[in-house]
Amino acid sequence: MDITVIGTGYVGLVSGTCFAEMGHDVTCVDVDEEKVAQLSDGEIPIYEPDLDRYFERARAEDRLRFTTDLAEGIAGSKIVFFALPTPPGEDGSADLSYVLDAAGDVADLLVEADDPEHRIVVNKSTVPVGTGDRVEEAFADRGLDIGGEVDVVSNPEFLREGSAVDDFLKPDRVVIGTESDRAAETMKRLYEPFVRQGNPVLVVDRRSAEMIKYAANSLLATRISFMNEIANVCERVGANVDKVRLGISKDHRIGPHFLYAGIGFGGSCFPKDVQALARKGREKGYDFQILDAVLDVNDQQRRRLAEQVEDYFDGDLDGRRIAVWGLSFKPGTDDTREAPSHVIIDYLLERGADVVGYDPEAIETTKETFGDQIAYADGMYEAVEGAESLLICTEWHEFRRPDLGAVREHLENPLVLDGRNLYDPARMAEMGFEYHSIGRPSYAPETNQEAIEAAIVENGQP
Ligand SMILES: NC(=O)C1=CN([C@@H]2O[C@H](COP(=O)(O)OP(=O)(O)OC[C@H]3O[C@@H](n4cnc5c(N)ncnc54)[C@H](O)[C@@H]3O)[C@@H](O)[C@H]2O)C=CC1
Ligand SMILES: O=C(O)[C@H]1O[C@H](OP(=O)(O)OP(=O)(O)OC[C@H]2O[C@@H](n3ccc(=O)[nH]c3=O)[C@H](O)[C@@H]2O)[C@H](O)[C@@H](O)[C@@H]1O
Repeated sequence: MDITVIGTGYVGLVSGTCFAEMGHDVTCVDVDEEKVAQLSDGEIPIYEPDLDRYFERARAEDRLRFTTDLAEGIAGSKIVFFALPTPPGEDGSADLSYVLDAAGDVADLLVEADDPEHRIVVNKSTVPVGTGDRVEEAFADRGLDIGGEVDVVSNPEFLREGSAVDDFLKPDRVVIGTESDRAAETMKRLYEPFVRQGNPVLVVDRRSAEMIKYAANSLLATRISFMNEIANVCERVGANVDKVRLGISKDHRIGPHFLYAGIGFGGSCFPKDVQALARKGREKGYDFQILDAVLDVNDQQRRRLAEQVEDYFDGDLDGRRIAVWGLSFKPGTDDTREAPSHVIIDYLLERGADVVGYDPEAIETTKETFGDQIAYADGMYEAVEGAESLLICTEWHEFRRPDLGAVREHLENPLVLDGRNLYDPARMAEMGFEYHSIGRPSYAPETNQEAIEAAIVENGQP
């Protein structure tokens, strides 16, 4: 089948590549000329594990092409996907201009082409309920026959960055929102190879499909904020949130996922989608109180490490060198949109700290935000050299088992604030660190130099 994907970001590029992997002819359209030139040259502009393998194969077999020309992109295409940005507008509601403008442009081209072929226009962007109706209007207003020439379908995407390819190839479920049997059949055929293990393809009405996406993201974000509050109470009552998590996760009604306390959720989606759903509720006269709290808790949690380090130094961060490990909003991606690390860095810079950041993949994307306002280290140990504190913001694998003996020696002051609960607090204290994590007890650091050295020599790791 000939498929067009408009927008080649995290969702568009992964979707296009995976459809090509399943044997379809895919053309990806983007307005960003530099990106299209890069992709046409075989270069992937984002870091996403496994994407290169499928991308290279699809290109070698000429099933994946890139263009900035929308007319060329949609010519002969049976299905046109929108994978366009829907960023938050001033008031928190989703900015639909990218999607609606593209719908108008595609509709104009279809009118011009005057081709009787039936097309399916599929919205993969996360959009508020009712957006599908507005997209449909763009086609109907130009005289196109809805149901005859064009069907507008909602097909929300649930992939996670860092495991996007795997999530796309093996989705828990596929949601198709349409009232058209013909469109539903084509969409089911398209997704058949992705659900061989029996995961469901759910066909629902378009509005429900749009709502499913917001409900899923908002519930996941709620779990995270809830666990962060549990962690904050654990600290005050002397309980350990990691043990609490294990204890509740064994209840099959709760399950083990999305219960990790930390420094709040980031990324391009949870913050914006929770906000957009709360906003939509208000617009319809409904005050979605839980979601307001989810966002408030998250704002507070994302500032936490910065406030802690400020308290430690009695409010004086001026000129202090602070190391930050982990700049992306989660491991496995170079994406720094809404990353907790960036909220923390902003806070530290405002108070005059000298920040040095390290991340295995997200240095370049961080430079786009902070430029030379902070220093960038080539390695994790270089980052801590001479620093008065280490803040851990992302749980990349390489941070899980570092040589803590080396960290201890490099740090000028042994303060480690761990936003991802990577190490054993008791062992860290034994190694002479002043170590604080999220929702777990802290121990006074061992001050006996001999004991510290013995602990370091013993294993170098907690
Ligand atoms: N990033 C993620 O993990 C997920 C994102 N989503 C949703 O998917 C949508 C896209 O998200 P991302 O891929 O992260 O966005 P992105 O910002 O990474 O990519 C969007 C792309 O669209 C291009 N673009 C903008 N206007 C265009 C136009 N008129 N014609 C062609 N291309 C145009 C941009 O140049 C960019 O390459 C959003 O609604 C998001 O909420 C859904 C699931 C997962
Ligand atoms: O709509 C989207 O864009 C996507 O948003 C999330 O995916 P993503 O943001 O890529 O990554 P997640 O793994 O969900 O992590 C989001 C944030 O929550 C944090 N998190 C996650 C899980 C957890 O237990 N605790 C926690 O703090 C992560 O550190 C990260 O900052 C959803 O998981 C996807 O299903 C959805 O498609």
